Amino acid sequence: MKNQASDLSILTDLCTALAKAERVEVLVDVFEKCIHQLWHGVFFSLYFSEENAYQFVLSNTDRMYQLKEDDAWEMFKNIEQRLVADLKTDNFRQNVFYKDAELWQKFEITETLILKLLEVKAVLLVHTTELRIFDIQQLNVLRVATNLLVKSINEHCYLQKIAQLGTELQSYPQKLWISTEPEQGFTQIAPNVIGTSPAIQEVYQQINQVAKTDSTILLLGESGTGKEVIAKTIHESSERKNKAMIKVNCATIPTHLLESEFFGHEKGSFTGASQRRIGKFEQANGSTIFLDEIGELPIELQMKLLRVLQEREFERIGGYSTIKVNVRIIAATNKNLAKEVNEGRFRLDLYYRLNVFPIELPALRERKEDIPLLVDFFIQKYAKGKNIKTISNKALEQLMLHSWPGNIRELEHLIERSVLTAKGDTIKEVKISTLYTQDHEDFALQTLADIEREHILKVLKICNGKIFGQHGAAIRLGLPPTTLISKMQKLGITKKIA
Ligand SMILES: Nc1ncnc2c1ncn2[C@@H]1O[C@H](COP(=O)(O)OP(=O)(O)OP(=O)(O)O)[C@@H](O)[C@H]1O
Repeated sequence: MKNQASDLSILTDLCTALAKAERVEVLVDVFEKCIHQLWHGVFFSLYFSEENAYQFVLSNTDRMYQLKEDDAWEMFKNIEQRLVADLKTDNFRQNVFYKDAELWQKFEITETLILKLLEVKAVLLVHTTELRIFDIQQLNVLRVATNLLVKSINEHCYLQKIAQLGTELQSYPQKLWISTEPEQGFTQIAPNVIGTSPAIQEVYQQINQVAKTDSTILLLGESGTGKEVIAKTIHESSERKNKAMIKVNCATIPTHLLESEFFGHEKGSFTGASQRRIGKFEQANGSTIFLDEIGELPIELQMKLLRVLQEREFERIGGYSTIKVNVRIIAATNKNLAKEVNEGRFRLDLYYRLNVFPIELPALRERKEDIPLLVDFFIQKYAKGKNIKTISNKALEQLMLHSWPGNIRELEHLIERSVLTAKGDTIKEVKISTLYTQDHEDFALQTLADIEREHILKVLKICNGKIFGQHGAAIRLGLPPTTLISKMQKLGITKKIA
Protein backbone atom coordinates (compact mmCIF):
# COMPACT_ATOMS: atom_id res chain seq x y z
CA MET A 1 0.00 0.00 0.00
CA LYS A 2 1.25 3.45 -0.80
CA ASN A 3 1.95 5.81 2.07
CA GLN A 4 1.23 9.54 2.21
CA ALA A 5 4.01 11.26 4.17
CA SER A 6 5.41 14.26 2.29
CA ASP A 7 8.70 13.87 0.45
CA LEU A 8 10.35 16.59 2.46
CA SER A 9 9.36 15.19 5.82
CA ILE A 10 10.55 11.72 4.79
CA LEU A 11 13.96 13.07 3.85
CA THR A 12 14.19 15.32 6.88
CA ASP A 13 13.41 12.41 9.22
CA LEU A 14 15.93 10.25 7.43
CA CYS A 15 18.73 12.81 7.67
CA THR A 16 18.09 13.42 11.35
CA ALA A 17 18.04 9.71 12.14
CA LEU A 18 21.12 8.95 10.03
CA ALA A 19 23.03 11.68 11.82
CA LYS A 20 22.23 10.08 15.19
CA ALA A 21 22.84 6.44 14.23
CA GLU A 22 26.03 4.96 15.58
CA ARG A 23 26.13 1.57 13.93
CA VAL A 24 25.63 0.44 10.34
CA GLU A 25 22.77 -1.87 11.40
CA VAL A 26 20.97 1.16 12.77
CA LEU A 27 21.54 3.08 9.53
CA VAL A 28 19.89 0.24 7.64
CA ASP A 29 16.96 0.20 10.08
CA VAL A 30 16.53 3.94 9.72
CA PHE A 31 16.54 3.65 5.95
CA GLU A 32 14.03 0.82 6.11
CA LYS A 33 11.66 3.02 8.08
CA CYS A 34 12.11 5.71 5.46
CA ILE A 35 11.27 3.30 2.63
CA HIS A 36 8.23 2.15 4.56
CA GLN A 37 7.01 5.72 4.61
CA LEU A 38 6.98 5.51 0.83
CA TRP A 39 5.60 1.98 0.54
CA HIS A 40 4.48 -0.24 3.44
CA GLY A 41 5.67 -3.80 3.56
CA VAL A 42 8.40 -3.69 0.91
CA PHE A 43 11.83 -5.18 1.55
CA PHE A 44 15.12 -4.48 -0.11
CA SER A 45 18.69 -5.47 -0.90
CA LEU A 46 21.37 -2.87 -1.43
CA TYR A 47 24.34 -3.86 -3.53
CA PHE A 48 27.66 -2.05 -3.44
CA SER A 49 29.86 -2.51 -6.42
CA GLU A 50 33.39 -3.69 -5.96
CA GLU A 51 35.24 -4.22 -9.23
CA ASN A 52 33.06 -6.85 -10.89
CA ALA A 53 31.53 -8.25 -7.74
CA TYR A 54 28.83 -6.88 -5.49
CA GLN A 55 28.59 -6.82 -1.73
CA PHE A 56 25.21 -6.31 -0.22
CA VAL A 57 23.20 -5.39 2.83
CA LEU A 58 19.65 -6.47 3.41
CA SER A 59 16.59 -5.03 4.96
CA ASN A 60 15.76 -6.36 8.38
CA THR A 61 12.15 -7.27 7.67
CA ASP A 62 10.68 -10.57 8.72
CA ARG A 63 10.11 -11.35 5.07
CA MET A 64 13.80 -11.09 4.37
CA TYR A 65 14.60 -13.28 7.35
CA GLN A 66 12.07 -15.88 6.19
CA LEU A 67 13.73 -15.85 2.81
CA LYS A 68 17.15 -16.28 4.37
CA GLU A 69 15.97 -19.35 6.28
CA ASP A 70 14.48 -20.79 3.13
CA ASP A 71 16.17 -23.51 1.05
CA ALA A 72 15.66 -21.26 -1.92
CA TRP A 73 17.80 -18.46 -0.44
CA GLU A 74 20.69 -19.21 -2.79
CA MET A 75 18.33 -19.09 -5.73
CA PHE A 76 16.95 -15.76 -4.56
CA LYS A 77 20.44 -14.31 -4.29
CA ASN A 78 21.33 -15.68 -7.71
CA ILE A 79 18.37 -14.02 -9.36
CA GLU A 80 19.16 -10.73 -7.67
CA GLN A 81 22.81 -10.89 -8.57
CA ARG A 82 22.02 -11.67 -12.17
CA LEU A 83 19.73 -8.66 -12.30
CA VAL A 84 22.40 -6.45 -10.79
CA ALA A 85 25.07 -7.82 -13.14
CA ASP A 86 22.79 -7.14 -16.11
CA LEU A 87 22.75 -3.49 -15.16
CA LYS A 88 26.43 -3.20 -15.93
CA THR A 89 25.75 -3.73 -19.60
CA ASP A 90 23.91 -0.46 -19.94
CA ASN A 91 26.25 1.47 -17.69
CA PHE A 92 23.78 1.85 -14.86
CA ARG A 93 21.71 4.31 -16.82
CA GLN A 94 18.06 3.42 -16.33
CA ASN A 95 15.77 2.59 -13.46
CA VAL A 96 13.78 -0.50 -14.16
CA PHE A 97 10.65 -2.09 -12.87
CA TYR A 98 11.31 -5.78 -13.14
CA LYS A 99 8.55 -8.33 -13.35
CA ASP A 100 9.28 -11.95 -13.96
CA ALA A 101 6.30 -13.96 -12.91
CA GLU A 102 7.95 -17.34 -13.11
CA LEU A 103 11.13 -16.62 -11.25
CA TRP A 104 9.69 -14.39 -8.60
CA GLN A 105 6.51 -16.39 -7.99
CA LYS A 106 8.37 -18.77 -5.77
CA PHE A 107 9.12 -15.88 -3.44
CA GLU A 108 5.69 -14.28 -3.77
CA ILE A 109 7.33 -11.17 -5.16
CA THR A 110 5.13 -9.40 -7.64
CA GLU A 111 7.37 -6.53 -8.64
CA THR A 112 10.90 -5.30 -8.06
CA LEU A 113 12.03 -1.74 -8.39
CA ILE A 114 15.68 -1.50 -9.34
CA LEU A 115 17.36 1.79 -8.67
CA LYS A 116 20.83 2.42 -9.98
CA LEU A 117 22.90 5.02 -8.21
CA LEU A 118 25.67 6.23 -10.45
CA GLU A 119 27.23 8.58 -7.96
CA VAL A 120 27.72 6.09 -5.15
CA LYS A 121 28.04 3.07 -7.41
CA ALA A 122 25.34 1.02 -5.80
CA VAL A 123 22.14 -0.72 -6.79
CA LEU A 124 19.02 -0.91 -4.68
CA LEU A 125 16.38 -3.57 -5.28
CA VAL A 126 13.03 -2.98 -3.60
CA HIS A 127 10.65 -5.95 -3.62
CA THR A 128 6.93 -5.98 -3.07
CA THR A 129 4.38 -8.73 -2.73
CA GLU A 130 1.58 -6.33 -3.66
CA LEU A 131 0.43 -5.11 -7.03
CA ARG A 132 1.49 -1.95 -8.82
CA ILE A 133 2.56 0.10 -5.83
CA PHE A 134 5.65 1.72 -7.26
CA ASP A 135 5.23 5.18 -8.57
CA ILE A 136 7.74 7.10 -10.66
CA GLN A 137 7.02 10.21 -8.53
CA GLN A 138 8.65 8.62 -5.52
CA LEU A 139 11.81 7.59 -7.31
CA ASN A 140 13.50 10.91 -6.65
CA VAL A 141 12.92 10.68 -2.91
CA LEU A 142 14.16 7.11 -2.95
CA ARG A 143 17.22 8.14 -4.93
CA VAL A 144 18.18 10.93 -2.52
CA ALA A 145 17.47 8.72 0.50
CA THR A 146 19.59 5.84 -0.84
CA ASN A 147 22.43 8.18 -1.67
CA LEU A 148 22.39 9.48 1.87
CA LEU A 149 22.34 5.93 3.25
CA VAL A 150 25.27 4.77 1.14
CA LYS A 151 27.28 7.86 2.02
CA SER A 152 26.54 7.32 5.70
CA ILE A 153 27.51 3.64 5.55
CA ASN A 154 30.73 4.47 3.75
CA GLU A 155 31.50 7.16 6.30
CA HIS A 156 30.83 4.83 9.24
CA CYS A 157 32.93 2.03 7.82
CA TYR A 158 35.70 4.44 6.95
CA LEU A 159 35.82 5.78 10.50
CA GLN A 160 35.70 2.25 11.83
CA LYS A 161 38.53 1.29 9.52
CA ILE A 162 40.64 4.13 10.82
CA ALA A 163 39.79 3.15 14.39
CA GLN A 164 40.95 -0.38 13.74
CA LEU A 165 44.24 0.98 12.44
CA GLY A 166 44.50 -1.21 9.42
CA THR A 167 42.96 -4.44 10.70
CA GLU A 168 40.40 -6.01 8.37
CA LEU A 169 37.03 -4.39 8.35
CA GLN A 170 34.85 -6.67 10.47
CA SER A 171 31.58 -4.82 10.55
CA TYR A 172 28.30 -5.55 8.86
CA PRO A 173 28.26 -5.78 5.89
CA GLN A 174 31.38 -7.90 5.99
CA LYS A 175 33.10 -6.42 3.03
CA LEU A 176 32.17 -3.05 1.74
CA TRP A 177 33.24 -1.06 -1.24
CA ILE A 178 35.15 2.00 -0.10
CA SER A 179 37.10 3.74 -2.74
CA THR A 180 38.19 7.15 -3.79
CA GLU A 181 39.26 5.86 -7.20
CA PRO A 182 37.50 7.32 -10.24
CA GLU A 183 34.30 5.36 -10.61
CA GLN A 184 34.38 2.60 -13.18
CA GLY A 185 31.68 3.02 -15.78
CA PHE A 186 31.35 6.75 -15.25
CA THR A 187 32.89 9.36 -17.43
CA GLN A 188 34.95 12.00 -15.65
CA ILE A 189 35.21 14.55 -18.38
CA ALA A 190 37.75 16.86 -16.69
CA PRO A 191 39.09 17.19 -13.14
CA ASN A 192 37.18 20.42 -12.52
CA VAL A 193 33.86 19.23 -13.94
CA ILE A 194 32.04 17.51 -11.14
CA GLY A 195 28.96 15.34 -11.42
CA THR A 196 27.90 11.76 -12.00
CA SER A 197 24.11 12.16 -12.18
CA PRO A 198 22.35 10.72 -15.24
CA ALA A 199 21.53 14.29 -16.36
CA ILE A 200 25.17 15.41 -16.45
CA GLN A 201 26.37 12.06 -17.84
CA GLU A 202 24.20 12.77 -20.85
CA VAL A 203 26.04 16.06 -21.32
CA TYR A 204 29.39 14.27 -21.06
CA GLN A 205 28.27 11.86 -23.76
CA GLN A 206 27.39 14.72 -26.08
CA ILE A 207 30.74 16.38 -25.38
CA ASN A 208 32.52 13.15 -26.26
CA GLN A 209 30.64 12.98 -29.53
CA VAL A 210 31.48 16.50 -30.64
CA ALA A 211 34.57 17.82 -28.85
CA LYS A 212 37.12 16.63 -31.38
CA THR A 213 35.21 17.90 -34.41
CA ASP A 214 35.09 21.50 -35.68
CA SER A 215 31.28 21.72 -35.38
CA THR A 216 29.70 24.81 -33.92
CA ILE A 217 28.23 24.18 -30.48
CA LEU A 218 25.41 26.01 -28.76
CA LEU A 219 25.38 25.67 -24.97
CA LEU A 220 21.99 26.29 -23.42
CA GLY A 221 21.18 26.51 -19.74
CA GLU A 222 20.25 28.77 -16.88
CA SER A 223 22.78 31.13 -15.40
CA GLY A 224 25.39 29.35 -13.29
CA THR A 225 24.84 25.87 -14.74
CA GLY A 226 28.42 25.64 -15.99
CA LYS A 227 28.25 26.75 -19.63
CA GLU A 228 31.65 28.41 -19.53
CA VAL A 229 33.18 25.46 -17.70
CA ILE A 230 31.84 23.13 -20.38
CA ALA A 231 33.01 25.42 -23.20
CA LYS A 232 36.55 25.31 -21.76
CA THR A 233 36.33 21.55 -21.37
CA ILE A 234 35.30 21.13 -25.00
CA HIS A 235 38.18 23.34 -26.11
CA GLU A 236 40.64 21.44 -23.91
CA SER A 237 39.44 18.15 -25.37
CA SER A 238 39.90 19.32 -28.95
CA GLU A 239 42.92 19.42 -31.24
CA ARG A 240 42.92 23.18 -30.75
CA LYS A 241 43.86 22.98 -27.09
CA ASN A 242 47.43 24.20 -27.60
CA LYS A 243 46.13 27.70 -28.30
CA ALA A 244 44.12 29.56 -25.66
CA MET A 245 40.36 29.75 -26.08
CA ILE A 246 39.21 33.33 -26.73
CA LYS A 247 36.11 34.54 -24.93
CA VAL A 248 33.76 37.38 -25.81
CA ASN A 249 30.88 38.27 -23.54
CA CYS A 250 28.29 39.79 -25.86
CA ALA A 251 26.33 41.26 -22.94
CA THR A 252 29.05 43.28 -21.29
CA ILE A 253 30.59 45.10 -24.27
CA PRO A 254 28.81 48.28 -25.41
CA THR A 255 27.10 47.81 -28.77
CA HIS A 256 29.25 50.43 -30.55
CA LEU A 257 32.44 48.64 -29.48
CA LEU A 258 31.33 45.11 -30.22
CA GLU A 259 32.17 45.14 -33.92
CA SER A 260 35.71 46.27 -33.20
CA GLU A 261 35.94 43.68 -30.41
CA PHE A 262 34.94 40.95 -32.86
CA PHE A 263 36.80 42.00 -35.99
CA GLY A 264 39.36 44.63 -34.93
CA HIS A 265 39.99 47.98 -36.63
CA GLU A 266 42.64 49.84 -38.63
CA LYS A 267 44.40 52.88 -37.23
CA GLY A 268 42.32 56.02 -37.79
CA SER A 269 39.22 54.13 -38.89
CA PHE A 270 37.09 56.06 -36.38
CA THR A 271 37.62 58.73 -33.75
CA GLY A 272 39.72 57.25 -31.00
CA ALA A 273 41.16 54.47 -33.18
CA SER A 274 44.74 55.57 -32.60
CA GLN A 275 46.22 52.10 -33.09
CA ARG A 276 45.44 49.10 -35.27
CA ARG A 277 43.56 46.58 -33.19
CA ILE A 278 43.36 42.83 -33.73
CA GLY A 279 39.86 41.52 -33.03
CA LYS A 280 38.88 38.41 -31.12
CA PHE A 281 38.13 36.37 -34.23
CA GLU A 282 41.63 37.00 -35.52
CA GLN A 283 43.13 36.18 -32.10
CA ALA A 284 41.17 32.94 -32.12
CA ASN A 285 42.63 31.81 -35.45
CA GLY A 286 43.57 28.14 -35.03
CA SER A 287 41.69 28.00 -31.77
CA THR A 288 38.16 28.29 -30.34
CA ILE A 289 36.09 31.43 -29.81
CA PHE A 290 33.54 31.34 -27.01
CA LEU A 291 30.65 33.73 -27.63
CA ASP A 292 29.02 34.00 -24.23
CA GLU A 293 25.50 35.46 -23.84
CA ILE A 294 24.95 35.25 -27.59
CA GLY A 295 21.23 36.00 -27.02
CA GLU A 296 22.24 39.57 -26.14
CA LEU A 297 23.96 40.25 -29.48
CA PRO A 298 22.43 43.39 -31.02
CA ILE A 299 20.45 42.65 -34.16
CA GLU A 300 22.65 44.96 -36.26
CA LEU A 301 25.69 42.82 -35.53
CA GLN A 302 23.96 39.52 -36.07
CA MET A 303 24.29 39.79 -39.88
CA LYS A 304 28.04 40.38 -39.58
CA LEU A 305 28.45 37.40 -37.30
CA LEU A 306 26.46 35.29 -39.74
CA ARG A 307 29.02 35.99 -42.45
CA VAL A 308 31.91 34.80 -40.25
CA LEU A 309 29.99 31.68 -39.34
CA GLN A 310 29.29 30.94 -42.99
CA GLU A 311 32.50 32.02 -44.67
CA ARG A 312 35.00 32.24 -41.82
CA GLU A 313 36.07 35.61 -43.21
CA PHE A 314 35.67 39.31 -42.36
CA GLU A 315 37.33 42.72 -42.68
CA ARG A 316 38.69 44.85 -39.87
CA ILE A 317 36.78 48.12 -39.43
CA GLY A 318 38.33 50.56 -41.89
CA GLY A 319 40.29 47.74 -43.55
CA TYR A 320 40.18 46.66 -47.19
CA SER A 321 41.63 43.19 -47.12
CA THR A 322 39.53 40.18 -46.24
CA ILE A 323 40.90 38.14 -43.37
CA LYS A 324 40.29 34.40 -43.38
CA VAL A 325 40.35 32.50 -40.11
CA ASN A 326 40.13 28.91 -38.97
CA VAL A 327 38.00 29.21 -35.85
CA ARG A 328 35.81 26.79 -33.93
CA ILE A 329 32.72 28.50 -32.51
CA ILE A 330 31.08 27.74 -29.18
CA ALA A 331 28.18 30.01 -28.26
CA ALA A 332 26.20 30.07 -25.03
CA THR A 333 23.00 31.60 -23.80
CA ASN A 334 20.55 31.38 -20.95
CA LYS A 335 17.83 32.77 -23.21
CA ASN A 336 15.28 30.78 -25.16
CA LEU A 337 16.67 31.59 -28.61
CA ALA A 338 13.69 30.13 -30.47
CA LYS A 339 11.48 32.57 -28.55
CA GLU A 340 13.89 35.41 -29.34
CA VAL A 341 13.56 34.50 -33.03
CA ASN A 342 9.75 34.43 -32.81
CA GLU A 343 9.72 37.82 -31.17
CA GLY A 344 12.01 39.32 -33.80
CA ARG A 345 15.07 39.91 -31.61
CA PHE A 346 17.23 37.17 -33.09
CA ARG A 347 17.80 36.33 -36.77
CA LEU A 348 16.48 32.96 -37.82
CA ASP A 349 19.42 32.30 -40.18
CA LEU A 350 21.91 32.99 -37.39
CA TYR A 351 19.96 30.75 -35.05
CA TYR A 352 20.21 27.88 -37.57
CA ARG A 353 23.92 28.47 -37.99
CA LEU A 354 24.50 28.35 -34.24
CA ASN A 355 22.12 25.56 -33.44
CA VAL A 356 24.23 22.90 -35.18
CA PHE A 357 24.93 20.91 -32.04
CA PRO A 358 22.96 22.22 -29.07
CA ILE A 359 23.88 20.93 -25.60
CA GLU A 360 21.44 21.64 -22.83
CA LEU A 361 22.95 21.89 -19.36
CA PRO A 362 20.68 20.67 -16.57
CA ALA A 363 19.78 22.98 -13.71
CA LEU A 364 21.19 21.93 -10.35
CA ARG A 365 17.69 21.14 -9.08
CA GLU A 366 17.52 18.47 -11.80
CA ARG A 367 20.75 16.85 -10.65
CA LYS A 368 20.57 17.11 -6.88
CA GLU A 369 22.39 13.78 -6.57
CA ASP A 370 25.52 15.73 -7.53
CA ILE A 371 25.27 18.12 -4.59
CA PRO A 372 27.38 16.02 -2.14
CA LEU A 373 30.16 15.69 -4.74
CA LEU A 374 30.07 19.37 -5.63
CA VAL A 375 30.12 20.32 -1.97
CA ASP A 376 33.21 18.15 -1.35
CA PHE A 377 34.85 19.69 -4.41
CA PHE A 378 34.17 23.27 -3.29
CA ILE A 379 35.25 22.52 0.29
CA GLN A 380 38.60 21.33 -1.04
CA LYS A 381 38.81 24.34 -3.33
CA TYR A 382 38.19 26.92 -0.60
CA ALA A 383 39.60 25.18 2.46
CA LYS A 384 43.16 26.24 1.66
CA GLY A 385 44.77 27.40 4.90
CA LYS A 386 41.78 26.16 6.90
CA ASN A 387 41.18 22.74 8.36
CA ILE A 388 37.65 22.25 7.00
CA LYS A 389 37.20 18.70 5.78
CA THR A 390 33.54 17.95 5.53
CA ILE A 391 29.94 19.03 6.04
CA SER A 392 27.46 17.76 8.63
CA ASN A 393 24.49 15.63 7.57
CA LYS A 394 22.16 18.34 8.83
CA ALA A 395 23.73 21.00 6.64
CA LEU A 396 23.81 18.62 3.68
CA GLU A 397 20.15 17.92 4.24
CA GLN A 398 19.45 21.66 4.01
CA LEU A 399 21.35 21.80 0.73
CA MET A 400 19.46 18.84 -0.69
CA LEU A 401 16.14 20.51 0.10
CA HIS A 402 16.97 23.87 -1.50
CA SER A 403 15.84 24.44 -5.09
CA TRP A 404 19.01 26.23 -6.30
CA PRO A 405 17.68 28.98 -8.55
CA GLY A 406 21.27 30.25 -8.85
CA ASN A 407 22.57 26.79 -9.74
CA ILE A 408 26.19 25.73 -9.20
CA ARG A 409 27.43 29.30 -8.86
CA GLU A 410 25.04 29.84 -5.94
CA LEU A 411 26.18 26.57 -4.32
CA GLU A 412 29.84 27.44 -4.83
CA HIS A 413 29.47 30.88 -3.22
CA LEU A 414 27.55 29.41 -0.33
CA ILE A 415 30.25 26.81 0.36
CA GLU A 416 32.96 29.47 0.06
CA ARG A 417 31.14 31.58 2.67
CA SER A 418 30.49 28.58 4.90
CA VAL A 419 34.15 27.53 4.80
CA LEU A 420 35.16 31.03 5.87
CA THR A 421 32.80 31.10 8.85
CA ALA A 422 33.03 27.45 9.95
CA LYS A 423 34.78 26.49 13.14
CA GLY A 424 36.52 23.14 13.64
CA ASP A 425 36.82 20.75 10.71
CA THR A 426 33.15 20.51 9.74
CA ILE A 427 30.65 22.90 8.17
CA LYS A 428 27.80 22.53 10.62
CA GLU A 429 25.42 25.10 9.22
CA VAL A 430 24.79 26.84 5.94
CA LYS A 431 23.03 30.14 5.51
CA ILE A 432 21.21 29.94 2.21
CA SER A 433 20.87 33.37 0.65
CA THR A 434 17.49 34.81 -0.23
CA LEU A 435 19.06 36.73 -3.08
CA TYR A 436 17.29 34.59 -5.64
CA THR A 437 13.60 35.15 -6.10
CA GLN A 438 11.02 33.26 -4.14
CA ASP A 439 8.96 32.64 -7.30
CA HIS A 440 11.63 30.47 -8.73
CA GLU A 441 11.95 28.56 -5.50
CA ASP A 442 8.26 27.78 -5.29
CA PHE A 443 8.21 26.79 -8.92
CA ALA A 444 10.98 24.29 -8.46
CA LEU A 445 9.54 22.73 -5.36
CA GLN A 446 6.12 21.91 -6.71
CA THR A 447 5.85 19.22 -9.31
CA LEU A 448 2.95 19.03 -11.72
CA ALA A 449 1.76 15.93 -9.88
CA ASP A 450 1.80 17.87 -6.58
CA ILE A 451 -0.35 20.60 -8.09
CA GLU A 452 -2.69 18.07 -9.67
CA ARG A 453 -3.00 16.23 -6.37
CA GLU A 454 -3.70 19.41 -4.44
CA HIS A 455 -6.34 20.52 -6.92
CA ILE A 456 -8.13 17.16 -6.95
CA LEU A 457 -8.14 17.14 -3.15
CA LYS A 458 -9.68 20.63 -3.04
CA VAL A 459 -12.41 19.70 -5.51
CA LEU A 460 -13.15 16.47 -3.66
CA LYS A 461 -13.52 18.45 -0.49
CA ILE A 462 -15.97 20.87 -2.12
CA CYS A 463 -17.94 17.89 -3.44
CA ASN A 464 -17.90 16.17 -0.05
CA GLY A 465 -15.92 13.30 -1.48
CA LYS A 466 -18.55 12.59 -4.14
CA ILE A 467 -17.03 11.46 -7.44
CA PHE A 468 -19.99 10.42 -9.61
CA GLY A 469 -23.13 12.27 -10.63
CA GLN A 470 -24.16 15.83 -11.22
CA HIS A 471 -22.52 17.31 -8.13
CA GLY A 472 -19.57 14.96 -8.19
CA ALA A 473 -15.88 15.89 -8.53
CA ALA A 474 -15.50 14.23 -11.94
CA ILE A 475 -17.90 16.66 -13.64
CA ARG A 476 -16.31 19.66 -11.91
CA LEU A 477 -12.88 18.55 -13.08
CA GLY A 478 -14.16 17.82 -16.58
CA LEU A 479 -13.10 14.20 -16.42
CA PRO A 480 -14.89 10.88 -16.84
CA PRO A 481 -15.28 9.39 -13.33
CA THR A 482 -13.15 6.34 -14.23
CA THR A 483 -10.28 8.61 -15.33
CA LEU A 484 -10.56 10.56 -12.08
CA ILE A 485 -10.47 7.36 -10.04
CA SER A 486 -7.39 6.07 -11.80
CA LYS A 487 -5.72 9.49 -11.41
CA MET A 488 -6.54 9.41 -7.69
CA GLN A 489 -5.02 5.95 -7.39
CA LYS A 490 -1.91 7.10 -9.20
CA LEU A 491 -1.57 10.15 -6.99
CA GLY A 492 -2.23 8.13 -3.84
CA ILE A 493 -5.51 9.89 -3.00
CA THR A 494 -7.94 7.74 -1.09
CA LYS A 495 -11.45 8.84 -0.18
CA LYS A 496 -10.30 8.75 3.43
CA ILE A 497 -7.71 11.48 2.85
CA ALA A 498 -10.03 13.54 0.69
N1 LIG B 1 30.22 20.70 -13.24
C1 LIG B 1 30.84 21.60 -12.47
N2 LIG B 1 31.74 21.19 -11.58
C2 LIG B 1 32.36 22.10 -10.77
N3 LIG B 1 32.13 23.42 -10.80
C3 LIG B 1 31.25 23.86 -11.68
C4 LIG B 1 30.57 22.99 -12.58
N4 LIG B 1 29.75 23.72 -13.34
C5 LIG B 1 29.90 24.99 -12.94
N5 LIG B 1 30.80 25.09 -11.95
C6 LIG B 1 31.21 26.33 -11.27
O1 LIG B 1 30.04 27.14 -11.14
C7 LIG B 1 30.31 28.49 -11.45
C8 LIG B 1 29.43 28.94 -12.60
O2 LIG B 1 29.81 28.27 -13.79
P1 LIG B 1 29.83 28.99 -15.22
O3 LIG B 1 30.35 30.39 -15.12
O4 LIG B 1 30.50 28.07 -16.18
O5 LIG B 1 28.26 29.03 -15.48
P2 LIG B 1 27.50 29.72 -16.71
O6 LIG B 1 26.38 28.81 -17.06
O7 LIG B 1 28.47 30.06 -17.79
O8 LIG B 1 26.92 31.02 -16.03
P3 LIG B 1 26.39 32.38 -16.76
O9 LIG B 1 25.29 31.99 -17.71
O10 LIG B 1 25.87 33.19 -15.62
O11 LIG B 1 27.57 32.98 -17.45
C9 LIG B 1 31.78 28.56 -11.80
O12 LIG B 1 32.51 29.02 -10.70
C10 LIG B 1 32.17 27.14 -12.12
O13 LIG B 1 33.50 26.88 -11.79
